[in-house]
Amino acid sequence: MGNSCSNHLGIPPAKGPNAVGCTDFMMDHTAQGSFFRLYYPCQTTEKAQRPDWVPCKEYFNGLTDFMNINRTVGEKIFNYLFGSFKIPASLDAPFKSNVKCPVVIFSHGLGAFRTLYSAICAELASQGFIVASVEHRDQSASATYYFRDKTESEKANKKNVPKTSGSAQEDNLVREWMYYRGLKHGEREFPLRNEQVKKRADECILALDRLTEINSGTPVQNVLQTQFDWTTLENSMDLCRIAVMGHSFGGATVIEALCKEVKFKCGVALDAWMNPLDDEIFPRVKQPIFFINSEKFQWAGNISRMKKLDSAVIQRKMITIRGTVHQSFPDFTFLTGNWIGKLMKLKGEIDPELAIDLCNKATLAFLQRHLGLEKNFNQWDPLIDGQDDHLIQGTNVTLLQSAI
Ligand SMILES: CCN(CC)CCN(C[C@]12C[C@](c3ccc(C(F)(F)F)cc3)(C1)C2)C(=O)Cn1c(SCc2ccc(F)cc2)nc(=O)c2c1C=CC2
Repeated sequence: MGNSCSNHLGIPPAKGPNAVGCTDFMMDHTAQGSFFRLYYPCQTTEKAQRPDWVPCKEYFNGLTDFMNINRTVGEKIFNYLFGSFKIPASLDAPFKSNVKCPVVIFSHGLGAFRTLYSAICAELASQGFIVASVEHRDQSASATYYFRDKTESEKANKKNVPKTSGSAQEDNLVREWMYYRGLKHGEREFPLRNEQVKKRADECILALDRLTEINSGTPVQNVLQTQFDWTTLENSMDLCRIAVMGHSFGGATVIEALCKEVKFKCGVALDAWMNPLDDEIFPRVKQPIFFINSEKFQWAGNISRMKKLDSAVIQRKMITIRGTVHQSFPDFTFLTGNWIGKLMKLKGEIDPELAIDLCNKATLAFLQRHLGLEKNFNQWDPLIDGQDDHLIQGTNVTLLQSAI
């Protein structure tokens, strides 16, 4: 590698044997429907475009709201810093796998949205997984959109405009944006976050239901105008091998989703934020869980909640990646120079690509063990027990006696 300034900024390409395709899906068109970005093994095609990392400027608007910075200033900074990044995947490329693929449903963090974890999702797809990164409509995303039916007057005054290339459905539909909802002044956090984590789990389950329909060959109406042929996914998924994964608020969503849906055979929680969860669900979670934590984000109260899930009979594992911060998991960690990244807490001390590589390999080993995959991911089993110079088994956080 050259010196740091010659390092090309960008989301690192996936390392697995498969080329990665990426497309978007929404069904139905309402805020109660399922909306996710799909990453999957694809045919290698030269001509394929790379999908935009941030698909619309409204997402930057939402990010400025989330970060409490002025919209006009913030949108320009984000566009300048991040506006041109592409995802290391081929947009709408034809699906290709000669074996049924295990499935992962991914849940984003507070203030994030479906596209921000592509280094993790694309890596899993390159290793043979079909990954649906859901976009939550619980108002925890910086921004998200859905559609509503056009009113008669809207249809009327649209009549004299030549038909756009859009799909029939989208022409009678108007796009609506839903932005991040912060806590109101004096509002207690738990009731809101607990309601949101339940909706998030339901949206992960709905995404799984949509994938199940697609896998069975049921014709699905994707509201979005994409060039992807969903019939190619018929019989592509191994629906006995399904996991749920998520970052921070998405980590809490993993626990809630495991409790609600036994089709999720195991869960991987990245730097989980346990506050939204009601402890009474913990005894009801029966599946293996892998907690992969950053060194800087965790605190005694949060870790002690995770430890309440410890079990003598169900495998519950925890590792901490040395030198990582909370933002070491989303893609932002790859997209700025070192000093801006450290200043904005987007990077820790560890090289971001090494951190995500350790996270991905430990995840793959855990998924092989608990989904019963016949791959070679067991080569990374030692990482599950923190056996690496850059890993800590369990946590670096000193637990107060009272908190245990
Ligand atoms: C002041 C705002 N205040 C809101 C409650 C706290 C904001 N905050 C710390 C931040 C996110 C930060 C961030 C992002 C992105 C840039 C950018 F410049 F790169 F865009 C910079 C700086 C600002 C680091 C967090 O919320 C941390 N966090 C997150 S961050 C998930 C995320 C969000 C947006 C992204 F673009 C990427 C990733 N997900 C969670 O589920 C939870 C927490 C905390 C508890 C539960």
